[in-house]
Amino acid sequence: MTIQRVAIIGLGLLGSSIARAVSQFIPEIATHGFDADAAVRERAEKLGLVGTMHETASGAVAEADLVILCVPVGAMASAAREIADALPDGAIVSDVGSSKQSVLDDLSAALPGRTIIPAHPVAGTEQSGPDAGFASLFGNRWCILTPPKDADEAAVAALSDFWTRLGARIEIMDPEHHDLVLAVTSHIPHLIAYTIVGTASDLEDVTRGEVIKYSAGGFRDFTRIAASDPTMWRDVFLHNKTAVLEMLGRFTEDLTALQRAIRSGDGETLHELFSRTRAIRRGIIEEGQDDAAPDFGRKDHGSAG
Ligand SMILES: NC(=O)c1ccc[n+]([C@@H]2O[C@H](COP(=O)([O-])OP(=O)(O)OC[C@H]3O[C@@H](n4cnc5c(N)ncnc54)[C@H](O)[C@@H]3O)[C@@H](O)[C@H]2O)c1
Ligand SMILES: O=C(O)C(=O)C[C@]1(C(=O)O)C=C[C@@H](O)C=C1
Repeated sequence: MTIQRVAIIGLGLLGSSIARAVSQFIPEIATHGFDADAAVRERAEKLGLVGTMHETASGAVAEADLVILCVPVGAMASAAREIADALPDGAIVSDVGSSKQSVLDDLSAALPGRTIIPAHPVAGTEQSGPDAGFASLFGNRWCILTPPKDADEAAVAALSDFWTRLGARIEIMDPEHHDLVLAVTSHIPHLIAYTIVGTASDLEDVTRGEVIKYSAGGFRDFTRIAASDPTMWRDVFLHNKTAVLEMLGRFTEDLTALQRAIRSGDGETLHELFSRTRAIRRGIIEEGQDDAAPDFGRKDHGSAG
């Protein structure tokens, strides 16, 4: 099947990046857009993000062969219900949500009998909104598809082709496995960043000014991550609860072991762990997954500005 018209629901960082990437890399595909926030619709119109802006979600999807829901994971169910009656037969419904099992469950409940293929482009920044997006966001990044077991193979192939043309590398995964992997590689790192920045700002003897003044190194990197969108991340933790709590249990045990090593002066344990983690970082760079790797001229969002 050939995708000719894509409807993008939600025109923030992810939705506006898809819109920009489609017009740059696959201009033959017509773009239709909608956002629940009137101010975002107005801004998207000014930026010329999509070929046609709509005042309703049902208007945006009415002629689409691919619909991509680019809303927080807690809003997937209501966004899906809004398009249910207007969705053309055979249209693929996908999304970009950061957790996948809850999205598959929500979309399947709201859109019974429809072609649902959830997806997660593992690419983003700490920014949000229609001005924050850019066409090269997905270049050389993974896009993980989590189709249901009985998914239409032609639809999976069409969606894979769409993301490949935006520059992404495709991986197919079971949604439960996705949620476990991303809990470790993305969700818990965000939780740690939110915690450490919150802890530092709560310390009575460290003024806010000092936190900013002395945050030149590692802490500065944490402040970038901790500046990420509160609504998006609240929803991720509430919708990937099981995997996050499981991984958080493992993490807490490891943290306690390190605490013990520091207290007892066990330098060998500390050195062994730090050597192992250094090798992992080097492996990531060799794999070409680091921000320094060439990737469609991606904007540098690697450090706090
Ligand atoms: N930010 C990232 O780094 C990143 C990366 C990959 C995936 N994601 C996922 O992408 C999705 C969107 O995130 P974002 O960073 O683009 O957020 P964003 O805040 O920049 O944009 C979300 C947009 O959705 C709109 N919206 C909310 N509910 C809606 C509804 N029912 N109908 C229509 N529009 C609605 C909001 O008005 C907003 O403009 C989330 O599910 C997030 O988990 C984010
Ligand atoms: O680089 C960042 O700022 C991100 O947080 C991007 C990031 C990630 O954790 O890697 C955040 C959430 C997404 O679902 C995918 C990508």
